[in-house]
Amino acid sequence: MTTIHLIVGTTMGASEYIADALIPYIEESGCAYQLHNPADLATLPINEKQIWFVVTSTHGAGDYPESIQDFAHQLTVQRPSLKGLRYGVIALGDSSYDTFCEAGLKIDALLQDLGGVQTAEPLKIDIQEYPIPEDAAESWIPSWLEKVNK
Ligand SMILES: Cc1cc2nc3c(=O)[nH]c(=O)nc-3n(C[C@H](O)[C@H](O)[C@H](O)COP(=O)(O)O)c2cc1C
Repeated sequence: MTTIHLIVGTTMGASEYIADALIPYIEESGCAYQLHNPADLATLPINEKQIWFVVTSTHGAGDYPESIQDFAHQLTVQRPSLKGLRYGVIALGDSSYDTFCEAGLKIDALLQDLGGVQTAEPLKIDIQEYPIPEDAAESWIPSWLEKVNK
């Protein structure tokens, strides 16, 4: 069975709500899930039965939010080979910033650079457009799950 590892990057909790909202969809699709908040590279398996799914906001000026900073640092320093590992990204942000969704885009580029297989372009959710960002995630996730479960 495929396990989807929900890796949360949040400072104020919104990305965690999004990750929580995805869980019933994952369960219904027949996949297992594990929530990592905060994520630690040492506890994340890397093989073809796993999918890493990052849900992260952006803080500072295009920076990672608190709960994912250590994980991003571990990836950057340890540079594990993610060859064959599938991953997806939901990037939460506010389009009034020049650095809209930059943390999500940064981790997408990093996972790809380490050999990860991108399952879809990152879903960018703008809180200006979606005051309840889970709504955008819940509309998107069924087609993504269908694609990765094929
Ligand atoms: C101090 C601060 C800085 C922010 N910087 C950015 C940014 O650079 N780019 C962006 O897209 N959104 C930025 N945001 C918007 C957050 O990503 C947005 O509020 C998000 O919903 C927070 O999610 P969280 O509760 O999971 O941390 C910023 C928000 C705050 C409070």
